[in-house]
Amino acid sequence: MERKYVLVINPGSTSTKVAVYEGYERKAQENITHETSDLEKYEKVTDQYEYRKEMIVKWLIDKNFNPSKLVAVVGRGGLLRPMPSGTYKVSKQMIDDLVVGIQGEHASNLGGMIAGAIAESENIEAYIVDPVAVDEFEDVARVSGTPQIIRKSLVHALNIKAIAHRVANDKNVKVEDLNLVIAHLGGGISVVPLLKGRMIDANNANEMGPFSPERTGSLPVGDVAKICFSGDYTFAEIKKKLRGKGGMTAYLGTNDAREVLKRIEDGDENAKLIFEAMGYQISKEIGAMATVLQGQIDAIVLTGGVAYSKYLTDYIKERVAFIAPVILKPGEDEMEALNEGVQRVLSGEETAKIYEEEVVFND
Ligand SMILES: Nc1ncnc2c1ncn2[C@@H]1O[C@H](COP(=O)(O)OP(=O)(O)O)[C@@H](O)[C@H]1O
Ligand SMILES: CCCC(=O)OP(=O)(O)O
Repeated sequence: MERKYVLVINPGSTSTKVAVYEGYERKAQENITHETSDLEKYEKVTDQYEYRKEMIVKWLIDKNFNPSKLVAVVGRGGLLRPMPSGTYKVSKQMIDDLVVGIQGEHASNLGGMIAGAIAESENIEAYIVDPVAVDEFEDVARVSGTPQIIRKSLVHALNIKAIAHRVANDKNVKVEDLNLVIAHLGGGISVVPLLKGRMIDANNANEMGPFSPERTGSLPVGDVAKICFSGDYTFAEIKKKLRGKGGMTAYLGTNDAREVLKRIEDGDENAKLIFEAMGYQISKEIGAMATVLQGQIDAIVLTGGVAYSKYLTDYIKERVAFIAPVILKPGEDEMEALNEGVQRVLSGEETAKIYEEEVVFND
């Protein structure tokens, strides 16, 4: 039987996106949503491994894709050790690091784990592409302000790199010919200066930068310390306040920007204030990242689900258009980007990287 399909797996905090590609053509895609009550049963994100894997295999069979026709499986890679960009073979060491969450817990850690398991049962290769842990920081960006804390490159690398390539293609140049500031505006927000294609800084969507639909971003540190020591919250509760229940969700009770836009249309002044405050903070972060590129910027690019909102993109444009032209690339191209990374390897255009050869082990 001819092996021709690539299975693409992208686990998010509330859903798992799956797709099957034949070459560059998408044959099927689904966003399998998970009930909060189902996910809450698991203490750690990686404990959801069997549950999500079974749903993916069932989806594949329901869609009449025989797993024996798969040529490769690719998953969104997670918080691995700091690593160069590229397509990587899933390896034992990589899986060990994903299971322990070497740089933290995140749904994308499940991507490599599940891809590895499905590929192993079919005796084919599994890959990850441009994981969250891609690190192209310049050293100056790592300094936080206290020696105990190092600023980390944890970023929406997959979509940001893919969007940079799309912008370069549109302009008929290579990414290496461009300096861009790209803002990924999703459930979490990454604002990234790309110097000739390299992501030399980033806010870390889980901990710093603008608040987002469900995360607080940067907060006044003194007040955070007081809340932490108030005795009112456990560590787990504080983490939830910062990520998941923070940002727009904390103020308005929803992480759905469309719902907030509807409320604004209906005259809700508080919804307007909070949504505009998010735009205000995004604009400020873009301004900060513009200084990283010393003002030499070909374009500012707004991408991610919230970039569908003209209300928000107009608000941001008014504040940052003096820096460089603003390009809109709403939505995200992660499934496409994962498949493209694997196709480049399958066609021999690129060689898959080996995790153990690219990362530093100091433990
Ligand atoms: N057409 C739209 N207009 C405004 N906001 C949108 C639109 N479509 C999606 N969104 C918002 O985008 C956010 C999710 O972005 P997305 O990039 O899909 O998220 P994630 O980073 O979690 O994958 C949600 O707040 C959602 O309400
Ligand atoms: C830290 C960047 C990666 C990230 O936050 O991804 P999601 O928004 O998909 O959770």
